[in-house]
Amino acid sequence: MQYEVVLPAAGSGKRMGAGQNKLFLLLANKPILIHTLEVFQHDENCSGIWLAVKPEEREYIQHLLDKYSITKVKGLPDGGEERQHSVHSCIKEMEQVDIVLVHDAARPFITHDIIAKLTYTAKEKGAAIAGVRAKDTMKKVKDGIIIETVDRDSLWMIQTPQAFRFDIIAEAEDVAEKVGFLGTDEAMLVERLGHTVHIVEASYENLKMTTKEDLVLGEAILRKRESELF
Ligand SMILES: Nc1ccn([C@@H]2O[C@H](COP(=O)(O)OP(=O)(O)OP(=O)(O)O)[C@@H](O)[C@H]2O)c(=O)n1
Ligand SMILES: C[C@](O)(CO)[C@H](O)COP(=O)(O)O
Repeated sequence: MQYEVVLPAAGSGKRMGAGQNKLFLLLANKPILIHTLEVFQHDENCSGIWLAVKPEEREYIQHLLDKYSITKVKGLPDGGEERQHSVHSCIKEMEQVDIVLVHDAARPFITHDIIAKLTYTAKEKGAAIAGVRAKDTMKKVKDGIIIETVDRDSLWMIQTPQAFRFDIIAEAEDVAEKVGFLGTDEAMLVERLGHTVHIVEASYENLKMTTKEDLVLGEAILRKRESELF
C-alpha cells in the first residue's frame, strides 16, 4: 500500500532543553531526524516524504538530506507556530494521493510492520493511528487533588504515525484552520468531523524523543536492535 508521509520537524525542543532543535541531537552518532527519515527512505511503500522545517534550518537540513542520501523528500514547507500548522503546511502542498501518514520526526523507532498495518487499515477504514495500552493508573487531578481515577482498561497512549485517506485529513485540517480549532494530534481533527478512527497497537519502543531521559532510552533501544541483527 503506497503512501506519502508528512514529518513535522519544525519544533523548538523546549522540553529537551538542548538549546537547539532536538532533531539534530545524535543517537549512535546520527541525528534523530536522520534515523526517522531512513525508516521511510528504506520503505518501498513510501512514495514521498514531506518535511515541515523552520526557514532558518532549511539549508542545514538540506545538507543532512544530501549527506545521508535521503532522496524521497518532495518538499520542505515552512513549519508553523504549532505542530498542527506545520502538518497543514505540508498537506496544502501535496498532490492528491491515496494515503497520507503523519509522523513525528521525533519518533525515530517506528518500524515497517506497524507502518504497513496503519496504511492497510487507513485504506480500508479511512483513518488509523498508532498507540499502546496505558501501563500506569491514570487519574484526573485538579489543584493537586485527585478528582477521578479513569478506567485504565479503556485508555491508550497515542503515538504516531497517524494514517488517513487523503481527502479525510485534508478536509479536517482545512476545517480546523477555518474554525480555529487546535488539537494535539491529527486524529482529534478527524474525530470532531464524525469520522471513525481505528487504533493499531504499536510498540512501547516507539518513543517520542521529548526530554533528556528519552535519549538514554533511545540509545538502549538502538543497542538492543543492533544486538538482534547478529
Ligand atoms: N510548531 C511545531 C512544533 C512541533 N513540531 C514537530 O512535531 C513533532 C512533535 O512535537 P514535540 O515533540 O512537541 O517537539 P517540540 O515542539 O520541538 O518539543 P517541545 O514541545 O518540548 O518544544 C516534532 O518532530 C517537532 O519537530 C513542528 O513541526 N512544528
Ligand atoms: C501527536 C502525538 O505524538 C501523539 O501522542 C503528541 O500529541 C505530540 O505532542 P507534542 O507535544 O506536539 O509532542
